[in-house]
Amino acid sequence: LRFLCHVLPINPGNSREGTYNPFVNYSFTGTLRPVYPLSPKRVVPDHIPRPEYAQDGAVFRKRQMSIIGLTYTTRHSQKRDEGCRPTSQNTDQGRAGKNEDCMQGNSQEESRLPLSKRHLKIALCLSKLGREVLDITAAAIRPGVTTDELDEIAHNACIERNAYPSPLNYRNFPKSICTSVNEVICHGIPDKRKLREGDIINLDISVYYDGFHADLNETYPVGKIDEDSEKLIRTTRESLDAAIKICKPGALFRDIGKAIEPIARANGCAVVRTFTGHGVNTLFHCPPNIPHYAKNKAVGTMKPGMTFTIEPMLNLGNSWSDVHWPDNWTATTADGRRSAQFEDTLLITETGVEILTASNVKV
Ligand SMILES: COc1cccc(Cn2ccc3cc(C(=O)NO)cnc32)c1
Ligand SMILES: [Co+2]
Ligand SMILES: [Co+2]
Ligand SMILES: [Co+2]
Repeated sequence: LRFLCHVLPINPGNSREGTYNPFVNYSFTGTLRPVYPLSPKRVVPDHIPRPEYAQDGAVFRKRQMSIIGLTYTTRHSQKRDEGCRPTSQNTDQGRAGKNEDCMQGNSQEESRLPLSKRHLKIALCLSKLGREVLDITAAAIRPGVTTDELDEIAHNACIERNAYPSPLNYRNFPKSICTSVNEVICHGIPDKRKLREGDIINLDISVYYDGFHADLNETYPVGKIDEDSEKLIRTTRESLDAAIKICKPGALFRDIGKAIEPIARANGCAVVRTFTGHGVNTLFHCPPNIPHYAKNKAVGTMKPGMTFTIEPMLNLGNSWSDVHWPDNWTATTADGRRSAQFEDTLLITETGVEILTASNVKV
């Protein structure tokens, strides 16, 4: 994801100095409106290991060490259980010895860990956990539910699994998941808006457990939706599937967009360019940057042991442009038309690709 170097986000609508509303005089591109005040910041119990930014929000700090040389401090409380469902006594006090930064590094090595058997097991287990949290939260989607209630469900599902919700406090993000409704492309903030019949909503879930992150998202209908929205969701899903199909050792990151864009255009959709897929492992975001549009300049080839996301965002129509709300987080389409996204965390194996965050529900 290419970070826009924002000033720290304004406290949306409920700053300490009374109610400051950053949306005064803002001209929205679509019909969606934020509904404030946001609920109080959610707490993660102390016993749950958390990324370094959980305290002070990841700011743009200098890269402290190469990830290959990363000192990874864990204190094994006891032998890890075989299952994927961690219980509190098995939890490692894992914490990477480096901070997130704005991905200034351009080494392709960053996203490639020598995935030891243990690391691979963590990645597999953690990704299943992330999928569980997404499915549990998605099951609560219906008209009348607020996005803040979905945030609470996801937050609680994370801590019940001894996982930290990666977005919470990441670059000072105020909530535990991103909920992106209708014309919101990504990074929507859960608030008090009730979902309506006919909306579409993307739930973007990222979890941190035992020193690693996993990141996935899906876009869902709220009740009955119109044909254009059905086509948008179907096309976005199809474009991610096509991109995953080309992943294997030696494949070029720059070819991902070649798989995605033709499918988008053939179905009257445009590929968002501002936000990319990214390396994910002990860091929530690290190289490679993976554009979803064709004819891009992405560097690097896929190698066994690399873990990264592909997360295409498609807009209905022919405009790929995005504009940010003055909350400094929410990205919406410039023309107010709807946008959809799907994301998986992938592992390049010796022979191909493993979809770590795959759903086991075959549709
Ligand atoms: C500073 O600039 C920004 C702008 C928006 C958001 C954020 C921080 N952030 C918070 C949640 C989140 C999720 C992803 C993600 O990869 N989803 O697939 C990326 N960034 C995220 C920072
Ligand atoms: Co994203
Ligand atoms: Co995500
Ligand atoms: Co992501």
